[in-house]
Amino acid sequence: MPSMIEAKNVWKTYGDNVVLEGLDIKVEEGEFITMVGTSGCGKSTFLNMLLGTQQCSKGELLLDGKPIPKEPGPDRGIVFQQYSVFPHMTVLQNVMAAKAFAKKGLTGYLFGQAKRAAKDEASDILNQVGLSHALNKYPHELSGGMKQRLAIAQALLGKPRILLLDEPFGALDPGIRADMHELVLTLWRKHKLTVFMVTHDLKEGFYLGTRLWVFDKLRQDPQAPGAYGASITYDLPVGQVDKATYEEIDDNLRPVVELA
Ligand SMILES: Nc1ncnc2c1ncn2[C@@H]1O[C@H](COP(=O)(O)OP(=O)(O)OP(=O)(O)O)[C@@H](O)[C@H]1O
Repeated sequence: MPSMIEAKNVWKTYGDNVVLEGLDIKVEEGEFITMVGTSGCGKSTFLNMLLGTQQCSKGELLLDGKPIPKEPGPDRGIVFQQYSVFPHMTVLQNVMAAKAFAKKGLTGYLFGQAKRAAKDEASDILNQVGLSHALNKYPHELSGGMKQRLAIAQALLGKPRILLLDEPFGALDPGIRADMHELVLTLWRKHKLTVFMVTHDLKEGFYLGTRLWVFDKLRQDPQAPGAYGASITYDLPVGQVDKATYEEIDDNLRPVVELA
């Protein structure tokens, strides 16, 4: 049986800018991959390739042994750091609208039984993310953590097998982040998701993931910063990492100014 996700010598370039080079990886269903790396090294680009909004420039990115579809689908949900919702709609209406769009396209409306089913489904998902008390609130009435809970609810609507998280908790306070960590771990287990999560926080990466990837450039040309791309320089099963390796990764992630 093919791996759920397989990258075979994947490259991504934008014009002369080589962003990713030679990615070769296999990911099995149910893994929780956390991804760290310096700013601009292509982590979001890789997530977008999994989502289907970006394509490889060279190589193959496979889902169940077939090329990933060239557009987002219900099997892949995504949560970004900043999320946009309809400001004039309540929490419940926003989730129902996402359902209607997924079903009927941008002009879609749901009526009768379909509308009632969408409402039940939206309420259930909002309950799972801990927003059952906020169904009738408007986005401007939500805290940062509540907004991200809403974003997660939207991402889960299509019953995805794969959840893509692009620094979803980067803007949240530490206490709220801890609550969100527990939520994500609960949803990952409950829905048997395969998760790919970008984070700037190495500790978060080690806490949440079953496997941690470090994106970095193996070669650099100071005269031509875009000449070489990043690859996955560490692929670590979480829980089996010694202190020295952790500190080495941590040092590499910190900007040069901070180390000076
Ligand atoms: N649509 C695009 N067109 C051209 N260049 C792009 C595009 N998207 C990303 N890039 C470039 O690709 C490189 C990688 O960007 P990407 O956002 O994937 O990095 P990142 O590792 O996620 O960074 P950060 O941690 O800061 O979010 C950057 O040099 C960026 O300018």
